[in-house]
Amino acid sequence: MPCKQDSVDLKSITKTQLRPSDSAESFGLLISEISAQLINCPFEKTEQHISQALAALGHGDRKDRCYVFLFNDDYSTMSNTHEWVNTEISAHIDELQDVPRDAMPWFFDQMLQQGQVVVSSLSELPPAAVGFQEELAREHIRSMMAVGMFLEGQLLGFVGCDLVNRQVHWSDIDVRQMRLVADLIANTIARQRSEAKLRKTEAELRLANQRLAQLAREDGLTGLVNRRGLDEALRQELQRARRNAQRLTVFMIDVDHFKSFNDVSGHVAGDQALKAVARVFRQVFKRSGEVVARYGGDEFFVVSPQCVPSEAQERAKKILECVRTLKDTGEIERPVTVSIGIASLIPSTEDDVDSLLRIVDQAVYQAKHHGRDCSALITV
Ligand SMILES: Nc1nc2c(ncn2[C@@H]2O[C@H](COP(=O)(O)OP(=O)(O)OP(=O)(O)O)[C@@H](O)[C@H]2O)c(=O)[nH]1
Repeated sequence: MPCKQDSVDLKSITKTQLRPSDSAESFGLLISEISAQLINCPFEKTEQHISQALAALGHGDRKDRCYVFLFNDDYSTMSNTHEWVNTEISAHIDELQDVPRDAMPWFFDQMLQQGQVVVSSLSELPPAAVGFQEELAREHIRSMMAVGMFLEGQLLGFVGCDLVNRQVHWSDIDVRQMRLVADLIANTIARQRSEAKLRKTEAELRLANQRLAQLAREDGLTGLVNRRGLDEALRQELQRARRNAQRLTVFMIDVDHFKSFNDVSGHVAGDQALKAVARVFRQVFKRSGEVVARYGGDEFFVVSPQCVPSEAQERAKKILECVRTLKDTGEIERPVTVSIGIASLIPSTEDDVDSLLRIVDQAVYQAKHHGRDCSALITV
């Protein structure tokens, strides 16, 4: 392909008239080599294999430059995606990106209408191709051929070659042979595209599944882990604590007199209050491994591995303080308080999720009994 920004020192290249391919037999061998490069090449190596196939075409069929171009979706530009150049021939790939149609109108029209551009001699080009002819001449390209790559009838781009400072009369066989190479490369690109599409769909599905799994564990109102997620977390953390003989601390937090909050302020304001207290819990319990969950209604749980009792009480105090100030910060319309039960234990083989929940429920009951807006700790 001609390039508008380059010129080559071609003194060393002999100006002989060459037939690029010697025989059908040698081309047969060449095609086997190219097919071997392309058929079943792994997705990750497609680009490399197309380049190697062009190199095989260039060497085997004695070209000076072989290339692949792809059109954009509306055929307004084309880009050189792969290029092989012979020794002492300059590469053009970097300059031939997003080449607009109006830079090479005759070439674009010819390719879109005929599916190929075959130039054995510059003198045979029609007057309409004058710009194209000048570019070829400037690059010392005396013969060139570009053959369309079609997929299900749609033109993707083309495979082509240049002869620099030498000329050949392309025969029908030459064009057919180039078409074979174009078909092989087109099929490889199609395979790569459908594999890329498949991988993209797979990645989207994986993400959607992750999101679904996440949603199945998420409380719709507060965004905290829901009861199902809490059950899983409790089971896992209990097992881990038992295995490693480590402490496990569980907080149960219940909003005080929430029924009357709802009755006075309405359900919507009640929802706002639940969201606001959930935000407080999330801010206080954000160590790695801690799970903050809404069990249901106005009941929340926090699973906190390795939190020692004194620390647990400090953190409960912080929760109580922050919830008390929610009205002052304007996050809720009436003051609320919470009661906190804390169960902290190094679990034995007898302890299971139910017994743990019983202990923490007992602790909340104690906090409510002590007048609410306070915490109670049970250690085992
Ligand atoms: N706004 C709102 N209210 C809820 C939601 N889920 C449960 N509730 C209400 O939460 C209230 C819980 O009240 P109770 O369990 O009777 O306890 P309480 O009034 O908080 O009293 P104590 O726990 O004894 O302090 C009930 O009135 C439920 O209708 C919710 O998603 N949004």
